[in-house]
Amino acid sequence: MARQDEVILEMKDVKVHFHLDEGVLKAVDGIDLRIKRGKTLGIVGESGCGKSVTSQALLRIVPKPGEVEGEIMLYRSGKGKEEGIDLIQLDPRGKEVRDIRGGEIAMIFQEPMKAFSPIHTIGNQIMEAILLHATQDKEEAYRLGVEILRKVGMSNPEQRMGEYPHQLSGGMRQRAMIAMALSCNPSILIADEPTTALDVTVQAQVLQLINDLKANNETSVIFITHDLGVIAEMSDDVAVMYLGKVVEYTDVDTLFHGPKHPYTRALLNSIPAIGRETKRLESIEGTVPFPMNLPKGCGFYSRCKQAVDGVCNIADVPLVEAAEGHYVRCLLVKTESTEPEVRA
Ligand SMILES: Nc1ncnc2c1ncn2[C@@H]1O[C@H](COP(=O)(O)OP(=O)(O)OP(=O)(O)O)[C@@H](O)[C@H]1O
Repeated sequence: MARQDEVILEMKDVKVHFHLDEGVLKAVDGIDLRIKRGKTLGIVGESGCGKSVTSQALLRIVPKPGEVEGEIMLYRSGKGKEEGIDLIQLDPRGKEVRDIRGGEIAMIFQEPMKAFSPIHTIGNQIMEAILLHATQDKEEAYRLGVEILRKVGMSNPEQRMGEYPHQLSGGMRQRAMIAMALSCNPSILIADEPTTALDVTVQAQVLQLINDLKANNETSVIFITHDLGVIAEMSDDVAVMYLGKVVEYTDVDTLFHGPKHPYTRALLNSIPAIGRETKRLESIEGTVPFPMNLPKGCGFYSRCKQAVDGVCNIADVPLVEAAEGHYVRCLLVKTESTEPEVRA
């Protein structure tokens, strides 16, 4: 992880807890992440590990009874770190958050129909976003709308402006949603499983489109997926999540070639890799525990083949910089600078 990279968003010890009748559900339980200008942070993990709730926290759209704690610092372009604002301190329904959401930070979802209203044309919806964030002038908004549809590779953009979401194919709808997200030139784009519902060819086109936009506009991308292949293709840095916590965080090459956390290693062993010596694929035994009333210690303890009784299940495990820019949450991992607390 290059130290000179400009950090534009930083999450510090962010927690999202849902206070339910049955107890406290710790969907996100103290994560620290950094988003760099023009780079993609991939967030990967099994279903239920808190990926989507993390992005909801960033946009301040966590539904009730969720409560968000910690710090989410947004650093405005060209300004020093000191001039950042903490999104958690803002009123989630206030003007400032609404301006940031869909303006500086935009989101694309797995299912584009969620992002569009079925009763308004694509053009009206894109123009509405532009009028809200970029210009007051309707003609200008129309022109920008057509331009952005062209940019995301829509054929006949003028015609598309007058069409309704259901008239577009799945891939075109995805492009239209990306166009809407990009219409205000966001500095951060959150993509939550944006291609899962698409067939492979269209999936490749949409991923390429996101990469082109990132390269051309210096947009930072937070790419959320459970698919390690997509992570490898899209990310500069990767955060591996397990049970509401980041368990490993480093650059993509280090993650794939020198993973340290037993969970990351198990995830990598469970996918077929082209060019890797064929060895038996292993699935991770057991299931992710439900994030409520959890026992003390490492969240992966119950499924970890290396776990040591009396060590890993005693106290909560901190995220430690095991090597420069390589953060791991495991007591059995040796750090380069200090002696390990325990050897595996
Ligand atoms: N509105 C809510 N109320 C209560 N619990 C919730 C709510 N939203 C999410 N959760 C819980 O928070 C945990 C994390 O959910 P989240 O959707 O972030 O997981 P995920 O990693 O994105 O999973 P997937 O890959 O299946 O989308 C889960 O246990 C989920 O049941």
